[in-house]
Amino acid sequence: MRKPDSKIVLLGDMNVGKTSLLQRYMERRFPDTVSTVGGAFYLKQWRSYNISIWDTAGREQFHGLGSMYCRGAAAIILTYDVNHPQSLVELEDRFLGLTETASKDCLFAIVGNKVDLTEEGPLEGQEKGECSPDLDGGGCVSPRVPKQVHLEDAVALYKKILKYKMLDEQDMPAAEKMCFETSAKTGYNVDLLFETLFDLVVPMILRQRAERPSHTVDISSHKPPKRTRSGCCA
Ligand SMILES: Nc1nc2c(ncn2[C@@H]2O[C@H](COP(=O)(O)OP(=O)(O)OP(=O)(O)O)[C@@H](O)[C@H]2O)c(=O)[nH]1
Ligand SMILES: [Mg+2]
Repeated sequence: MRKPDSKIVLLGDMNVGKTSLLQRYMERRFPDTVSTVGGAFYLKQWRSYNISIWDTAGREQFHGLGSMYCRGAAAIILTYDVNHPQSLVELEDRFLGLTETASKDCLFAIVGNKVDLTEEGPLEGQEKGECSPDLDGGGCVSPRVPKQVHLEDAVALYKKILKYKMLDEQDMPAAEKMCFETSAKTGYNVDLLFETLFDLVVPMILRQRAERPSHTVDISSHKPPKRTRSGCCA
């Protein structure tokens, strides 16, 4: 297996839908999930680059592993559930600290998942993505409730993160581009989320390659050392 050119990590509280988002994107379905233990990754080829996407466990007991998974990450997807305000609070309180090990120019996306359960969520048929009753198990119809966390709250968190990381807003993608509302169940905005990040990560790969010292030796310009006679009889 080729070494990945870049790494993206999903972080967020348990049950927000990290595994479901990744499976929706990679496998185009919404299967039943079990709470993640440790972490797992998929390898995605995007143009000629290999990008690893890491799914992590949101359960408190695995918290210590988070910063290990974030090591060297080019982008981090901070995921919350639009119906659970505490899951947004946890991103700042519990997960942001894990991103210290990420790449210095790491990108952040803030993702509010399960928008299909809200009154404001797009109606079926308006959504970009599949909604297959066969694979959902429960069909597409869910009782809809008012949304508990609004996109502006995610935008505010994004701006706060840039400040906390001492990143200049001018140098980073705009909050409106990096805050998403998604549904892993219907597929709404899931491709947009991952593919926006892939497109942003590619220039980072190219930049890293250009900065990396070359290990190749140009043999045409390599002069052998002058031979000097030495030894006891010289
Ligand atoms: N209605 C709805 N349910 C979802 C959505 N995404 C995930 N779920 C459900 O939410 C539950 C948790 O989803 P997971 O993907 O396992 O959550 P997770 O964030 O990976 O959780 P941990 O692995 O414990 O950290 C499952 O029952 C999913 O079917 C969504 O977009 N809409
Ligand atoms: Mg999971």
